[in-house]
Amino acid sequence: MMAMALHPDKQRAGHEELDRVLGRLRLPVIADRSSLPYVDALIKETMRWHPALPLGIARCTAEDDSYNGYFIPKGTIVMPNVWATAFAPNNKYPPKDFIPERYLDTSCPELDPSAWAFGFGRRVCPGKALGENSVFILIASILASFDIAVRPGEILEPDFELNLVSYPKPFACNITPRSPEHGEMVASRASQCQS
Ligand code: HEM
Repeated sequence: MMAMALHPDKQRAGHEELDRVLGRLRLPVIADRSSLPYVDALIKETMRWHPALPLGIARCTAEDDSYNGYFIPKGTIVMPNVWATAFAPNNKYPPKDFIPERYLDTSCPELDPSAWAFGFGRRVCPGKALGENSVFILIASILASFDIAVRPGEILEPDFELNLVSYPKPFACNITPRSPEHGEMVASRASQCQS
């Protein structure tokens, strides 16, 4: 929501792709994901631009180990620096900027956040597939149905909680159906969920 309010041009590109692929009045399903490369890039960029778990989950080595020439004794607390991975220097696309196009540019390959946003090794998130599909359906459905905008006359400054899990502090924005028909589509889907 925050990224879309701050970047109306990226939101517009997402709207255009959704309208072209789905038609103007259909909500997306999981199977649409491979036909929506720009929306997919938007989701990846959202995960990269502000990682939800910037220092992953701390783990402790069960045995002595070594990595890249470093000795790591048994009992060492290891914290994956996900933030540093997300903000790795990039000559073409500044890491701090919200630029979904970085994931569509084959001349400058960017690591897919699904390689690092869900943890690592044997304790990698077991809900990864469910999480990715849920995030896709949520973001694509909201984007297909609504315009998200900074309130007129206001300035939206991104501000995040910085705990184990990092997420935006409460902020105001306008969320309006893209047309009366889009509003009816959402209301109709909501009534199906209640029955
Ligand atoms: C976008 C959504 C999600 C993200 C970004 C995410 C991220 C993570 C991360 C970073 C870890 C730590 C892995 C490690 O220590 O290396 C983790 C662990 C875990 N996640 Fe998720 N997760 C998501 C969704 C889910 C869902 C939907 C479920 C369950 C249905 C789930 C269940 C778990 C469990 C049980 C663990 C602990 C695994 C263990 O310690 O062995 N997660 N997740």
